[in-house]
Amino acid sequence: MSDILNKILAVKRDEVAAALAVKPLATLRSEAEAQPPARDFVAALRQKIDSSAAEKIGAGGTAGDTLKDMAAGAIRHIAVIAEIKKASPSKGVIRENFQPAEIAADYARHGAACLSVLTDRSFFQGSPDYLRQARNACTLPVLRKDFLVDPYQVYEARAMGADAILLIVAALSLAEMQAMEAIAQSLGLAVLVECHEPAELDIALQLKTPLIGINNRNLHTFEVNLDTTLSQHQRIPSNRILVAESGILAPSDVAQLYAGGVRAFLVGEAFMRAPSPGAELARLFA
Ligand SMILES: O=P(O)(O)OC[C@@H](O)[C@@H](O)c1c[nH]c2ccccc12
Repeated sequence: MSDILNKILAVKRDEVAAALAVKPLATLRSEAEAQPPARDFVAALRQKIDSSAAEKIGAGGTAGDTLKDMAAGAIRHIAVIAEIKKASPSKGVIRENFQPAEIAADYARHGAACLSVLTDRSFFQGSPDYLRQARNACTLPVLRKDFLVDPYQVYEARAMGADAILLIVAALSLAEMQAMEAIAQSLGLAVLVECHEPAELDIALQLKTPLIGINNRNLHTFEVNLDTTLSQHQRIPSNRILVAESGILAPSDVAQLYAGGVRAFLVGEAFMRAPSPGAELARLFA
């Protein structure tokens, strides 16, 4: 099988070279630094995971509301990062009627903790404009979902309004990730570091970020297996947040991962194929 990840990374390097020729790093950096402050991605996740009856009352809810919520099963210690993705290299076009602002508002109404928006054009039919539209339509923190190969793209992420970036261990050296993490930190961006196999997790844990993603999809072959998360999750220290990524399609998948201790989930395709992505979020995590 041709290695899709390497193909994508080669295109990304070309994109960075082309972008640099149009906009020098210093200009981009000023744009990034001129943005209003980022929304707190990590806090948004923690708030959902830690939500409890007591905290809810403390936050201004009433005991009656809280009991009602509990009875309805609405108080669960789960944080969902809801993805906005038109297409993928493995599935082709996933959603024809693609309105990022509407989808973002729908996700927010149905309790998403954060958003993830694909900004890659060549393989996922994404766009920085989609990220801006989604973020303007709600108050949720937004992850720029793309393949970062160069510090330039970290500034680019903040300049387009992103609140978090993804660093993929399979795509970068530890030194590269540490450099990009430091820039992200200086800009107020959260970092989700994504790994797939145990050796990659060892590397991911050397970063400072609390957000450790385990991708159930192998980016070299596209094979998906939820055991990828379940078999590694006990290796994540309790001060980190494990995010289970990809291939979560049915309530039984959520139940299995939740029973295994997973509290944060990144879901795209299952939501994108539904008429109301937000309603599907509520259904999948009910
Ligand atoms: O659509 P899914 O199977 O629910 O997966 C979402 C997300 O995990 C997936 O889009 C993803 C995970 N890591 C990535 C890296 C790049 C692009 C996309 C991804």
